[in-house]
Amino acid sequence: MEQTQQQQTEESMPSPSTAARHMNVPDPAIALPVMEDFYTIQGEGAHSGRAAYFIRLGGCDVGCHWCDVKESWDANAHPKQTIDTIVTGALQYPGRMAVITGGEPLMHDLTALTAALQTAGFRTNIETSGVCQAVTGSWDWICFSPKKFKKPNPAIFDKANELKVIIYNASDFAFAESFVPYLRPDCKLFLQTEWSRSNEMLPRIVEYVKDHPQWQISLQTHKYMDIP
Ligand SMILES: C[S@@+](CC[C@H](N)C(=O)[O-])C[C@H]1O[C@@H](n2cnc3c(N)ncnc32)[C@H](O)[C@@H]1O
Ligand SMILES: Nc1nc2[nH]cc(C(=O)O)c2c(=O)[nH]1
Ligand code: SF4
Ligand SMILES: [Mg+2]
Repeated sequence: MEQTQQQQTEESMPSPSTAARHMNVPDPAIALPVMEDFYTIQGEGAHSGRAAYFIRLGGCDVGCHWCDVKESWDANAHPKQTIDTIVTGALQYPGRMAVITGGEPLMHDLTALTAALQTAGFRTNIETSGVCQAVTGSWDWICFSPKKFKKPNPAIFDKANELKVIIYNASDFAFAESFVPYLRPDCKLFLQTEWSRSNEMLPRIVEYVKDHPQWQISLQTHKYMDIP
């Protein structure tokens, strides 16, 4: 059958996805399950108090019984959004710090999302348990929050900028210390009370930090401020 010149040109042109694969650039059409995204104040850890755009990805199999966002666990419950849509959403606000959280965000390959965010001018921060096949993505700040319920991949140890351990009971102090020898010397060390155990554990954290000043306290300040 005869083809017009326009048809031939269109058919021989690669789709954006094919082009991205061949040129080794991130494909903006890649999609990830997004539970929610919102502009707020980073409530925890080293960047506490700073404006940030949160991107909460669905999917987690770590199973912390005290997790404050269990609705995130089932990745299939959250519609996929393209990276283009996610970045366009983030660009609606003046802040240029993006926090990728979940769920467990490293269940997904975050190479393309972080590349797109950095190209758009964002700093890329992640909240992760470190439970993953591989630490994908290009990160400006990694907050590593290990859990007793599932071992982290040691690949995260020399990449973490911040260790943030949740204190649910007294044995969690030793659990927190067990990671320190494997981390970078400049990794910041935080202890954060599990929210429902604050009355009992916060006074113990205060005493612990006074005795072990290499540690700092992290509070979930957004919960006190009643913001997302
Ligand atoms: C919901 S998790 C998502 C990111 C990743 N799955 C992780 O656990 O690091 C975000 C942060 O909230 C902390 N977190 C979750 N539930 C909490 C609770 N009940 N009290 C205090 N911190 C909590 C986690 O330890 C983690 O540092
Ligand atoms: N404001 C605010 N700060 C946060 N820091 C870590 C959070 C998370 O759920 O990953 C979080 C969150 O959910 N809200
Ligand atoms: S690893 Fe994070 S998201 Fe997963 S259950 Fe634990 S606190 Fe919740
Ligand atoms: Mg939270």
